Amino acid sequence: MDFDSFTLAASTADLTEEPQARAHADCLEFRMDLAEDPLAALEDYAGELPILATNRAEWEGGEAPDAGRFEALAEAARIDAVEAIDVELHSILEGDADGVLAVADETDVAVIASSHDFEGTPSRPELVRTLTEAGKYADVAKLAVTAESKADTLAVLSATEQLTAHGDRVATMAMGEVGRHTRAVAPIYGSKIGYAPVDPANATAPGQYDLETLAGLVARLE
Ligand SMILES: O=C1C[C@@](O)(C(=O)O)C[C@@H](O)[C@@H]1O
Repeated sequence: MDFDSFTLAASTADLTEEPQARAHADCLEFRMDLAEDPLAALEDYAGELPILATNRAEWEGGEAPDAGRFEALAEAARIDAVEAIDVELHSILEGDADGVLAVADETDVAVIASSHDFEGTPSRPELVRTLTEAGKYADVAKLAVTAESKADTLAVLSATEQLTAHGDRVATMAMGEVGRHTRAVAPIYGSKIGYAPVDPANATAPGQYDLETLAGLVARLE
C-alpha cells in the first residue's frame, strides 16, 4: 500500500470478517489491541485484503497496555499480509517506537504516524504542526480530533488541504457527531485514509459511518 490515492480501511478486531469488507474496502485495519490473540489471527489470515495493523495504546484511546505493545506490532510487521502499521506520534517522539520502525523499514511496511485528540480540536496552526511533525517520521501523517463546532471541522479540512498542497501524505478526520461529515469530505481535500467498521455495532471511534455508507459517500463525492 502506497497511500498515493484514497484508501478505505475497514476496521475490525476479527480478521474472519474480511469477506464482508472486500466489496467496499481497500484494506483491513486490524485493531490488534481489541483482538483476543492477534498474532495467531494474523498467522491464520487467508483473506485477500492487505492489512494495516494497529496496536493502539490505552493512553491514546485503545486497549493495549504498553508492555509488549511494540514487540507484538513488530511481529505483525513481519507477516506478509501486513503492508502497513500505525504508530502513535507520541511514541515516535519519545523514542519508544525505534525498534518497530526499524522492522517496518526492513520489511518494507508503510508507517502511519498517528495522533488522536478525544477532547477537542487544537488550533489550526497546531494541527498543521502536528501533521508536519508526524510526516517527518512516516509515510502518512494521521490526525483524528474531536470537533465541537463547524469551525473545528473547517480547521481540520483546511490543514488537510495545506499539507496536501505541500506534497505531504496525510489522513485526517474529525471524530464525533459534529465532525462526522469530514469522514466523507476530507478525501476531497487530500486525506488518504478513511476508517469505517465492518460491523457497525463495533465502531472503533465516535462518529464513524458504516463501511458501505462511507464507501458510497466518498465515491459519489469524488
Ligand atoms: O486512528 C484511527 C482512526 C479512527 O480513530 C477514526 O476516527 O476513524 C479509528 C481507529 O480505528 C483508527 O485507528
